[in-house]
This record gives sequence, structure tokens and C-alpha cells, in this order.
Amino acid sequence: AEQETVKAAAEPGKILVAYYSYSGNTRFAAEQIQKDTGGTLFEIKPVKPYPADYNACVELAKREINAGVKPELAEKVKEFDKYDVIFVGTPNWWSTMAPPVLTFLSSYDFSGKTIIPFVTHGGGGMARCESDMRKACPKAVFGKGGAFSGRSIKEAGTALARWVDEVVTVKK
Ligand SMILES: Cc1cc2nc3c(=O)[nH]c(=O)nc-3n(C[C@H](O)[C@H](O)[C@H](O)COP(=O)(O)O)c2cc1C
Repeated sequence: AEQETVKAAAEPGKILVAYYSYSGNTRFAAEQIQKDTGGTLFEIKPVKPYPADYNACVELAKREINAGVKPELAEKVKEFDKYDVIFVGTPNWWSTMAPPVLTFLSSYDFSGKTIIPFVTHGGGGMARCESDMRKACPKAVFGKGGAFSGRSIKEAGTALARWVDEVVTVKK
């Protein structure tokens, strides 16, 4: 079923761009969104980084996702309450969000906040990333999520900017 989404409106000071990135693609997207909105960038960092070896990471991620693990994060957002619109970025891991993003969504009170999901992927698109974010954050309002190919993220600036325009009005 089509889920209800809103177009958000906020001043730059009330926009947070939070992301987890293992290999840099979601970070690149987050940095573009930060530039396009003037919001504040926040990297979601697990205390224990995922293994640098790709296959080891894929296996660990699978186990954690199946077990619903929420890995401990290294840092909290300062003054979380002041943000109204929160872009939440994740790589598509096994068709859902990376576990540190699940921890992030479970760590704050999102009542009355607007979450705008963004995802980079290896061909699987948004998959269940957005619907699983909605399940993790039932009190938040959701904007229309964006899914971008990780491989071509460096050429996706225009598509990213167009999607940002669609999901948020930045009040000056
Ligand atoms: C553990 C793991 C699982 C992944 N699972 C999927 C998947 O199910 N579908 C998909 O399209 N891409 C999958 N990928 C590819 C990533 O989503 C893609 O490379 C993404 O752009 C990586 O973002 P990052 O550089 O910010 O970590 C997976 C990558 C990893 C490391």
C-alpha cells in the first residue's frame, strides 16, 4: 500500500542530516543533502566498526539483521530537540537499513518530527529500508524517501538536488 508522506518546511538550523556509511556512498549523498539544505551533518558511528573485509561485513550484517541487533553508537546528536526535519541515510543492507541506523532511530523521541529516508544501494533500490524505518519510528511523520545507486552516486548530484527540492522547502 502507498504510505502517506508530507513535504516538510524548515529553516536550515532545524534540519539534521544523519547517516551511516560503510564504504562512502551514503556519506557522499549525505554531504550533498547537507549542502543543498544548509542543515547539520551527523555521522551515525557504531562503537565497534564493521570488519574492513567486505565478505566478513556482509556475513556479520546478515547475522545482526536476523537477530535484530542494535549496536551501540559512539556519539549522540547534540540538542536533538531543536531539529524538526531529520534526513536519515543508510546503505541498503540485505534489503533493510544497516543496524546502526536502527539503533539511531531507537535512541531519540521522534514525536512530531519529520523523517526523510535516503538510501544508497547496489541495485536493490529502497527495498524494505523505508518501511522498516516507519516500523522503528511509529511516532514520526515521513517524507518521501529517496533511493540512489551507490555505484553512480558521484554523478547523482542533480537527481539528489531535485529530490531534496521535492521533499523539503528550506525557509530562508
Ligand atoms: C553488508 C552489506 C549488505 C548489502 N546488501 C545489499 C542488498 O541487499 N541490496 C543492494 O542493492 N545492495 C546491497 N549492498 C550494497 C550497498 O547497499 C551499496 O554498495 C551502498 O551504496 C553502500 O553504501 P555505503 O558506501 O554508504 O556503505 C550491501 C552492502 C553491504 C556491505
